Amino acid sequence: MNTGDMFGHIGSIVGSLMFVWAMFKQFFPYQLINQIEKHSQRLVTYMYPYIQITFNEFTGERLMRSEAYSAIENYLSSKASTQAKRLKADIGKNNKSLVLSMDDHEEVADDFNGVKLWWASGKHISKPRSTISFHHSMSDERRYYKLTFHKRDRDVILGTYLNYVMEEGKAIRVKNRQRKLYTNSGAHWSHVVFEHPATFQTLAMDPEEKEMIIDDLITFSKAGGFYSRIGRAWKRGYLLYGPPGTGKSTMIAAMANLLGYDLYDLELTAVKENTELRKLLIETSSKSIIVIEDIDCSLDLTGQRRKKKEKEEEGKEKDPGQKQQGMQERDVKSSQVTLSGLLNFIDGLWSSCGGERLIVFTTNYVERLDPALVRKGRMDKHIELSYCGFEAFKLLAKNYLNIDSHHLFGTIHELLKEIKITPADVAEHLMPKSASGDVEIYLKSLIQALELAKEDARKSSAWSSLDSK
Ligand SMILES: Nc1ncnc2c1ncn2[C@@H]1O[C@H](COP(=O)(O)OP(=O)(O)OP(=O)(O)O)[C@@H](O)[C@H]1O
Ligand SMILES: [Mg+2]
Repeated sequence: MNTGDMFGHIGSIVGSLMFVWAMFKQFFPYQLINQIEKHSQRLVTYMYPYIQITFNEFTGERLMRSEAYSAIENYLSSKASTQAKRLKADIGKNNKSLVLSMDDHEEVADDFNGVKLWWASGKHISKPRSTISFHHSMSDERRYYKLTFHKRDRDVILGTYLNYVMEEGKAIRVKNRQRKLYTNSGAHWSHVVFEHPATFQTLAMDPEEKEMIIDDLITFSKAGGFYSRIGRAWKRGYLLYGPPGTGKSTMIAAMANLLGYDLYDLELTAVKENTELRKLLIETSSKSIIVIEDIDCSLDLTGQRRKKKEKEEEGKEKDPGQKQQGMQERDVKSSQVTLSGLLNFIDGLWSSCGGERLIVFTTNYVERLDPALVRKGRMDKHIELSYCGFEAFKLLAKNYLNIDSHHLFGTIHELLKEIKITPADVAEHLMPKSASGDVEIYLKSLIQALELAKEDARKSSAWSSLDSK
């Protein structure tokens, strides 16, 4: 038997003894248990070459569930499901899958770069502090995980292993958690469960650019160490611009799904002043995307919010976009958020609390934005979402009709070179309209729409050349 095995056996025997003790101790008075545990602990420490670390479920006055405990619970869930004999099962926070964890007084072994160690779960039952209610006395159980390893491995365990467990555990929690979509009314966030199905796989755009964006996002999400080393807040700004219906909002949902982040949809026009904006920001959590849609409509881009009167006097010069006009009228009534307030929000002192946050602006009119707002360092990446090209069409056809090719694809390819149509419009034509829908009917309806648009374009250019004569 090698030394590792021998230590392993000692560990298992001690683990089993601890288990038996844990089973029996509930039959003894708790004062006696405390005395026995105190003395046996001294004896074990003297004879036993192992180190033990206990991670309690609650820290402080039982107010806070320990983050370390939850991370370990997540980390151990996969090991527990293969090793432990008694498991606890619960519905995960995403409400979809079962999450397994080891039951009380179970033990699982782990191996880290050849170092063997053991995790045991247990609970202390202390005398109820109050006899007011049955419920209260039930809640006086204190669960913990105990990690046991040989003292020669102390450096590895304390130096690397525990960090690794924390990171892995947190990553599993992010993957399993139920994500939220927050919206603000005034200075308060309220949320619903975020369940948008969009993914980058279903987003129709240039494949190379898509890959670049995915890479950028994943690199960002893993770059916490880098950002702290170079002394920058762990945040990144994206500006998504392009005509309506080209997939800006869809891309934001896909980003949240890719990274497992929460979404904060910030309605800037509902925020009265800069202090409210700061308050909202402080309340956002890390691993989140803060979104301001139609940023050009939310803020006066000269940097000074125009007073209602001035605007009325400015007169009759109407904005081309209805969205723009409606929003401006609304925001002038209620909001005094300034451009500098927003800039502060993005990269001022406040934006460094929390970390790991993306800030995304969308606009239909990129040229209207103040350069200060979108300069690199604030909006690090500018992404144009544009009209539907042939590659994007092929992806939509695959998603909506489940086809990779068709004899009508050639005609569509040619038409898409000349006609600007948004992915949203293409998608509308490909949407199934009956259970037995024929693919050809949908493609023909798209071709018809494209030809109509071509005809319109031809007529209007003929008119404009007549006008100029
Ligand atoms: N690139 C795309 N890939 C897949 N579907 C798309 C794409 N663009 C648009 N769509 C479809 O069209 C609908 C509208 O798209 P979306 O809301 O993302 O557009 P938008 O660019 O945010 O428009 P707006 O500027 O008006 O906010 C979506 O529900 C989606 O199904
Ligand atoms: Mg949108």
